[in-house]
Amino acid sequence: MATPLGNSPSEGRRIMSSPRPKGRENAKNILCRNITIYGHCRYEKDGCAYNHDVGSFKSQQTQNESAKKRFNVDSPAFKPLGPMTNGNSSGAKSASISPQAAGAAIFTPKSTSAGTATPPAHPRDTSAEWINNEIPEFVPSGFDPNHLMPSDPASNSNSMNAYDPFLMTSTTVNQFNQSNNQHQTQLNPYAQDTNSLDSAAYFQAANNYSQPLQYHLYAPLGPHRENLLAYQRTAHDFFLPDSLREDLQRKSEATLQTLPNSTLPSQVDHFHSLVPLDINNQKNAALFGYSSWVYKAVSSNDGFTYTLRRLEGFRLTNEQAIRSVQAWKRINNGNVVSVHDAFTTRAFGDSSLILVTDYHPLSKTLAEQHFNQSPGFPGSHSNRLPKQHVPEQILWGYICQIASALKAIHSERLAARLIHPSKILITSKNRIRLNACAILDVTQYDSQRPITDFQLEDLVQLGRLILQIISGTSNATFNISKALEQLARSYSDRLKECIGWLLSSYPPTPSPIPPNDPSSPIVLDIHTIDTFLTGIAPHLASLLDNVLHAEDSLTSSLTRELENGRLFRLLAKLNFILERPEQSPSHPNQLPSQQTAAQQQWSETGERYVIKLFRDYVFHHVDANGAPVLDLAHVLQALNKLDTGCEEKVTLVSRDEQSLFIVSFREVKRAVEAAWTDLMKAGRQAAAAGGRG
Ligand SMILES: Nc1ncnc2c1ncn2[C@@H]1O[C@H](COP(=O)(O)OP(=O)(O)OP(=O)(O)O)[C@@H](O)[C@H]1O
Repeated sequence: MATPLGNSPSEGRRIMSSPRPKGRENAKNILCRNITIYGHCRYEKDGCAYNHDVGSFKSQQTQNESAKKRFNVDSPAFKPLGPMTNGNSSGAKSASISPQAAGAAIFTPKSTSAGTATPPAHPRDTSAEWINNEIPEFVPSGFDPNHLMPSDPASNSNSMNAYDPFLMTSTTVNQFNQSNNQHQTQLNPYAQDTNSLDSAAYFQAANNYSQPLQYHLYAPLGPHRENLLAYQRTAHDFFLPDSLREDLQRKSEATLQTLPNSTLPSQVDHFHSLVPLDINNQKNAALFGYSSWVYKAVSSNDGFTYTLRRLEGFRLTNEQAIRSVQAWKRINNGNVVSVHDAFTTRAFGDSSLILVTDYHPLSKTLAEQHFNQSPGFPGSHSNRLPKQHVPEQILWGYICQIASALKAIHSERLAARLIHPSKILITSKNRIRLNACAILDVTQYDSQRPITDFQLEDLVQLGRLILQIISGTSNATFNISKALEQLARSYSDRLKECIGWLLSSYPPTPSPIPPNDPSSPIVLDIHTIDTFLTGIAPHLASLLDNVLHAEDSLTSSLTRELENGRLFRLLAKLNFILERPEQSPSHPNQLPSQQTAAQQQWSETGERYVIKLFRDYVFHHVDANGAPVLDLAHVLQALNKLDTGCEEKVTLVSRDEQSLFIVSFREVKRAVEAAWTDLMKAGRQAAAAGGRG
C-alpha cells in the first residue's frame, strides 16, 4: 500500500484525513510489474558498510503461465509428510490429523483485511495455485559415484623429492599373507528403494523408513545466472546451495530416524531408540572372530546419537581387556571414527560386547563404494557390475588420509589392526575415517605380540587395501600379483612404488645389528609411518590444498546464511512487538471483545502504530486490482534498510486510508528499538515482581 518516496521534505509528519489516491500507487505497481525488478542496496550498520543486492524476481505475471510457478515468499514451508501419506497429498492427509489438532480453535488473523488472504482475489495470484499443484515425488538416488575427482595425470614419480623412502627397499610382495575375508555387500537402510531388502523379516516395519523430504520444494528455479547483470542476484544467492542443504537435511533426517515396533531392546545401558545400520542379516565373524552388528542409538545422558557396534556372544574374561579402550579415547583425528566407550551387556539375550563410537549419518563403507555388487545379493557373481576405474587422485587421497590416521594412532603407541574396505567409512565426498578401531585390542587382548608388529601390519594392510580398491574386490578371489599387474598398467610408477613399499613392511625382519650399537649404519629403510609420510609429502600438500579450497567454499556458503540470520532476528523482534495484548494497560480483567479493542488501542497508538504500518508496507502490498504482491526483493530491501536505519523516506498508509505518514527508515528503527526496550523493561519488572511474590 505504500512506496518509498526518496527524499521527501515532510519527514515524520502525520497528514490527517488525506486519503491517498490508490490509483497512483497502483499505477506504479503495474508499471513495475511489467519489467524485471532488481534492487541493489548499500547500507551501513555498526560502522560497517554492507552491500546487499536484492531480488531478481521477474514478476512477469502478464507474460506467461510458467512464470507463475517461480519461487515467491508464499512458497509453503517445508513439512515432512506423515509416514502413511508418503507423498500423496490427497485423501490420506485428513486422516492423519490428530484428535487434539481437530479440536483446536480456528485461527483467525487479526488483520482487518483478513478476508482478502484466503482465496486468491485475483487471477494473477499464483500462491494458491502453486500450493495445489500436484508435484511428482522426488526420489533421491543415493550416493553418486560420479562425484569422484578426475585423475591427476600430473602426478608421477618425476615430481617427487630427492629423498625417496620407497626406492630404498625392494618390493617383497611374496612375503605378503593373504586372508580370505568374504566381503558382504551392505545395504543402506535409508535408501529409498526398500525392495532390495532381502530380509524383510529382519526389519519389521521397513516401510516406516520411508519419510522422504520434499526436496522438490527447493529445486532451483529461474531466472538463471546468465540472464543477470553482474550486480544482480537471485533468491538462491541468499541461501545455502541446494546440494549442500539437501545433503545436510538428509543427514539430519537419517540421524532422527526411528524404528517403531522394533524387537530390538528398548534400552541398552543408557542408550535407547536403536536402529540397525547393517540390513544384511548374514552373520560374518571373519574380521573380529564374532558376528558384529551396528546400530544407531541415542544416549539418554547427553541426547546425542552414537553408533553401537555389538559383538555377539563375546564373553569378557579379563577386565583389563575392556580397559584397553580407554587409550583410544585419546585419539582425536579427522580420519578416525572416535571411540567413546565399551561395555558388555545382556540386553540382547546373550553376552555381547558393545563399542560406542561417533555416528556419521549416511556414511558408506569403502567396500560399498568401490566393490560393485548389486545390493541384496551379496557374493552373487551374476549380479556383479562392471568394475569401475578409480582415479589415481582418489587413491592418493585415501592413502594420505589413512596415513594421517595411522600417524595419530601410532603416536599413541596403538595400532589400527583392521584396515579393511568394510571398516573404513566415507562420511562425505572423498572423506574417509577408520572405523572399528579398538575392537581387536579387546577381543585379542591376550595376544603377546609387540605393538610395533601390529604397526607394521597396519602399513601392509594399507597397501593391500589400495590393491583391493583397484581390483574392485576384497574377497577370496583377490589376487595380489594380478592386482599389481593391473596397477602397473593403469597407474603411475610412483603409486606402484608406494604400494610395494607398504607391502614389504611385513613381516618385520629382525636386525642383525643391535639398534644401540654406535657403529651401526644409519638405516633409512625403516618402515614406520613417519618414513611413509615423508615419501608421500607431495600428495599430502595437494590434499591440504583441496581441503583448504573446500573450506573456502563452505565458508562462503555459510556467509550467505549469516545475512538470513540477521534478518530473522529482526523479524522476530518485530513480531515480539506487534499486537501484544498483555502490553495493554487495561488487559487483565477484560472480556475477549474488550481485549480486542485494547489490543487495537495498544497497536494503534504511539510509535507502535508506525511499526504496524511498516509491517503492512513490507508484507501486505497489493496491486491495482487488490491482489497481493509477493515480492521477496521488496521484503529484503525494506528489512535491510530498517536494520541499518537509513535516511530514505517511506510513505506508510493506514488500512482505512485515513492516515498517511512519511517517515524515514531511521525513525522506524528508532520506534522499533523504543518498543523493544519497553518490552524488555516490562519483562524485567514482571520477573522482579514474581521474585518478590
Ligand atoms: N560410525 C558409523 N556411523 C554411521 N554408519 C556406520 C558407522 N559404522 C558403520 N556404519 C554403517 O553400518 C553398516 C554396517 O557396518 P559394518 O562395519 O558392519 O560393515 P559390514 O560391511 O556389514 O561388515 P561386516 O560384514 O563385517 O559386518 C555400513 O553400511 C556402515 O556404513
